[in-house]
Amino acid sequence: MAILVTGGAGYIGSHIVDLLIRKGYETVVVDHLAAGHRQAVHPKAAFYEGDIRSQDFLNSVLSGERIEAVFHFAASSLVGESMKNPLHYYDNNVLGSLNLLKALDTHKVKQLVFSSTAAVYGEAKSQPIQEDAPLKPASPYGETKLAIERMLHWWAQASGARFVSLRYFNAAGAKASGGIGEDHQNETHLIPIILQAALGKRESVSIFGDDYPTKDGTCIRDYIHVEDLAEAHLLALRYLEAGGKSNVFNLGGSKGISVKEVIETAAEVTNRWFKVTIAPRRSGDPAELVASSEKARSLLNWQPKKTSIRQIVEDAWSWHRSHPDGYPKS
Ligand SMILES: NC(=O)c1ccc[n+]([C@@H]2O[C@H](COP(=O)([O-])OP(=O)(O)OC[C@H]3O[C@@H](n4cnc5c(N)ncnc54)[C@H](O)[C@@H]3O)[C@@H](O)[C@H]2O)c1
Ligand SMILES: O=c1ccn([C@@H]2O[C@H](COP(=O)(O)OP(=O)(O)O[C@H]3O[C@H](CO)[C@@H](O)[C@H](O)[C@H]3O)[C@@H](O)[C@H]2O)c(=O)[nH]1
Repeated sequence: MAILVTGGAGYIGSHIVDLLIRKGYETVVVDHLAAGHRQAVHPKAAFYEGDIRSQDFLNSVLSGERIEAVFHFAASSLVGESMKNPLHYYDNNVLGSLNLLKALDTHKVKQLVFSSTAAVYGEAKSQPIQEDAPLKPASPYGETKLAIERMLHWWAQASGARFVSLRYFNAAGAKASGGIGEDHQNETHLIPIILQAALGKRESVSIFGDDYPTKDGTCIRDYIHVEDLAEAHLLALRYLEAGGKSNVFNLGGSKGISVKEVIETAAEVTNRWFKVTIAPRRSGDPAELVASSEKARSLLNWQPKKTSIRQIVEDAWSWHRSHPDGYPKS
């Protein structure tokens, strides 16, 4: 039996595939490569290039492979982009997930781990955020992820399937021993943007707003190392394999770091000068998102190891320095 990973050629998915293979799981990746990279997929994984919005594509993959569980990463995932093009987010995320669930029903696959997000909370009233906090997304991206969580709930109830929804906070870093890392076209994420500026590949870093009601006026986020995220996925799979009921978990390092603090850390780690400017706020950005991950710690026995922002930036820096242009273009 194998594990299906949708979006396994992407940043986070490729780290989970790498871990699954190292743990001896047979792994099948589907990805249409619009945002992912063929070179990011572990050579021991079976790879099928295609779009999860195509029922024929999914049926052909699921007919040929014996799948016991799915990690569902394939999605569009940028808050700012979703504010400008909300319908694309409904199309790719909601329609893609609906299509996937239909195919899983046809092929009687009953365990799924979903990549949800802190963006389902919007502007939370208190921090750190627990899983039972009000769900009020501030962007179409967050809305689509919440819609998928609700769809999973009703799907599981009707079909007898079980799922774990993992609400990640800000994924960052790269596999410490190298080979895979973050390479998004038209990068919008803070840490890679800073490191590209440190490499001289960008003129400057813009801070999107320094007038938020936070300690230094810049947005606060909770950065979580991608290798710790990968461990949490493995634990979620084992939880489902052991008969665990459908559940939702936050995954974060539980430390609030401001945009200015990330920039300062990156300047220390890289020991390079880069220009920083203040720009207007980016629409859809909540002021602060910090996780309470107590539930994942106690029910999944998750123990994130690389929780300092310095270590996260160091691992990201070694990837960016060794791959200044990202994955080789073939
Ligand atoms: N990066 C973060 O900080 C973060 C935080 C919370 C949640 N998430 C979620 O984690 C998941 C992975 O994020 P990421 O940063 O690795 O993004 P990514 O863009 O690097 O990876 C997504 C992958 O899915 C593929 N994909 C997208 N739509 C597809 C489709 N219709 N059919 C087939 N493949 C498709 C892309 O080609 C890409 O390889 C996403 O669901 C995202 O919403 C990410
Ligand atoms: O050039 C930049 C880029 C970002 N930021 C700020 O840095 C913070 C982090 O931004 P970014 O790295 O783009 O991440 P988020 O918008 O917080 O979203 C990420 O984290 C979410 C969970 O919190 C996930 O759901 C999303 O998929 C993922 O992109 C935000 O306050 C941004 O306003 C800047 O100031 N300048």
